[in-house]
Amino acid sequence: MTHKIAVLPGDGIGTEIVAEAVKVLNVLELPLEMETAPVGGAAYEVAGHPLPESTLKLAQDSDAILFGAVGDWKYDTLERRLRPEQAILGLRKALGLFANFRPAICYEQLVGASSLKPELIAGLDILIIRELTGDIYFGQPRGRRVATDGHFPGAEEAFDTMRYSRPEIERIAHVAFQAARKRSKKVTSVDKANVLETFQFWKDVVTEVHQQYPDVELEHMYVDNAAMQLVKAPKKFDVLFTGNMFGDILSDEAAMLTGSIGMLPSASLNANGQGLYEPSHGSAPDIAGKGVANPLATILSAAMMLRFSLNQPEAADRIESAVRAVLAAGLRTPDIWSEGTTRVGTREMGDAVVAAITGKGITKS
Ligand SMILES: NC(=O)c1ccc[n+]([C@@H]2O[C@H](COP(=O)([O-])OP(=O)(O)OC[C@H]3O[C@@H](n4cnc5c(N)ncnc54)[C@H](O)[C@@H]3O)[C@@H](O)[C@H]2O)c1
Ligand SMILES: CC(C)[C@H](C(=O)O)[C@@H](O)C(=O)O
Ligand SMILES: [Mg+2]
Repeated sequence: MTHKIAVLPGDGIGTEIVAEAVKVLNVLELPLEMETAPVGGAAYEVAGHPLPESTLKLAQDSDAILFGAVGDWKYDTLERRLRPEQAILGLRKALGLFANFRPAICYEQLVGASSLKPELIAGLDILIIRELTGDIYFGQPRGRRVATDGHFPGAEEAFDTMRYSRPEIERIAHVAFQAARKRSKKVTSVDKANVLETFQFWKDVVTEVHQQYPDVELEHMYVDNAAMQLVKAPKKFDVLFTGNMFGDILSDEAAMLTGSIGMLPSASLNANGQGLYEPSHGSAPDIAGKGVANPLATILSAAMMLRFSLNQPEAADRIESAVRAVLAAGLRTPDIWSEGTTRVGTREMGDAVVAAITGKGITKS
């Protein structure tokens, strides 16, 4: 059966890193039909909207979506609905991609690339599960107005709404407990129940759902403490599960435990197993076009796509083994480079993964 993949490279380094992931997928010679469409700022330029109807339809009609990144500072003054970031938010919402998996794994060879002490991160393998379609990201109402109360009545103010419904919390809690069953059966639910009603409710509902998973250990932790514990003793976590905004922040923090944000892949799934696969990082305008971005998070996201949406676990294993092999061979993009290793660019890194898959040998240039 041929699988249809929507390839949405987006902006900045998005095009560079997705090209490498596509190269890696092509070499596997699987029955994949890949179709590319513009998204983000690139789509705004050609179609006047960051998520044109045709791109959304392609995504909806595909078995999986391979996404690069969107955004550029030059669009920051556009009205919000036209900003590139609305494309990824719109896709998550339209496709119901509520379950976001961000595995933070510290590959043995990159222990020295992290800003943390090697002993804190050696062997690290944690899974962040982030709720992706609720919370303050999507809560209504939001906007700007003149305050009628508060500290400065009559002053201009802006507001967003943090909200979660019971079913939204229940379904992501099930995802977290079920994921934990396949790992070390430990979930840390991260909240801010000491201050926010939304997250007291989160904690209450998670505790209720937990009754159905007596074999899984549940711990609750406040988000400020979790941010601290992630750098103090990250290996104490196994499945770290939280809401949309806390998950956004904590996953970037966790990325540095792996050596670089360029190493953190992600999968965003809906209730039908359809998924969007993207690196956890953004379009990195500061390095875009220079050929130095690390493509491994995107290549590893393609492996997650093969495993989660396309039922091709062996092909996923081949990609992940190839990534380990190129790291073992000492190849490093600048973000993970350290003394004694070989600095390569985006394309050379992709070529090396391809070479490791085909068994042609990894060449250092
Ligand atoms: N899902 C997405 O599309 C997504 C995610 C995050 C940010 N963004 C957008 O990206 C733009 C830039 O945001 P930002 O700078 O805050 O975050 P960013 O993740 O793009 O970059 C943060 C830092 O990490 C570096 N970096 C990121 N990915 C890298 C890689 N693969 N290899 C090497 N270095 C890498 C960048 O050079 C930069 O110094 C903004 O418009 C933001 O909204 C998009
Ligand atoms: C670009 C932005 C909307 C997005 C988010 O905040 O979810 C990004 O930071 C991410 O982590 O995927
Ligand atoms: Mg983010």
